[in-house]
Amino acid sequence: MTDAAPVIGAAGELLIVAGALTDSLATPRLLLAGRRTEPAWARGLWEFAGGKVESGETAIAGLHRELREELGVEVVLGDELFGPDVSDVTGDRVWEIRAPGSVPGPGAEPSPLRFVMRLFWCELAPGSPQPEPLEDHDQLTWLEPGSWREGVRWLPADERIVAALLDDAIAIHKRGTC
Ligand SMILES: Nc1nc2c([nH]c(=O)n2[C@H]2C[C@H](O)[C@@H](COP(=O)(O)OP(=O)(O)OP(=O)(O)O)O2)c(=O)[nH]1
Repeated sequence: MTDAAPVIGAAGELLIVAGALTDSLATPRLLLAGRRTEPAWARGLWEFAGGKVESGETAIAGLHRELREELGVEVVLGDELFGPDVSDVTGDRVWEIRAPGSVPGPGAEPSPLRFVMRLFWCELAPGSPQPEPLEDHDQLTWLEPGSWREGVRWLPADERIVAALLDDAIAIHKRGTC
């Protein structure tokens, strides 16, 4: 979160980037989730650390900045978890997290913008500090195997993303043992 303006594409689309921070890109076992402090509709729900890409910034640069600001970490990026939706601006495969005019949760305002997310696997870079809830979260947790989906109450839009991430983690493990 900074004062710079987020990028709103001509199609009225806002891009969010987020990190699926795990203990190991090669054999992911743990998944980091952060508990949001605001806005009111999202308070107490859990999410991937990340945020809005700012004007003049690439998605990757935005992701490194958000993870530094929110968690105080440096990361090595892994693969992107492509979503089933398509960006109206870039044509990238994304995760739609809010359709224009929809409300994400009780008490939330409708937004004329479409919110789409790009999510990347990542692990701590050598020498990085451990994550801390510096901004936007009041608690962090490393979810153990078997508790990625049910271990916390995710933001509504994240539920299908976590399910896909888990499938991907299982596929990564299988590839590693074949
Ligand atoms: N960071 C993040 N945002 C998510 C996730 N799932 C989800 O629906 N969202 C929504 C919540 C917000 O409406 C929006 C992201 O905005 P944000 O508040 O994190 O962005 P930001 O850090 O740049 O902060 P700000 O400019 O709003 O102050 O996307 C997720 O897993 N991570």
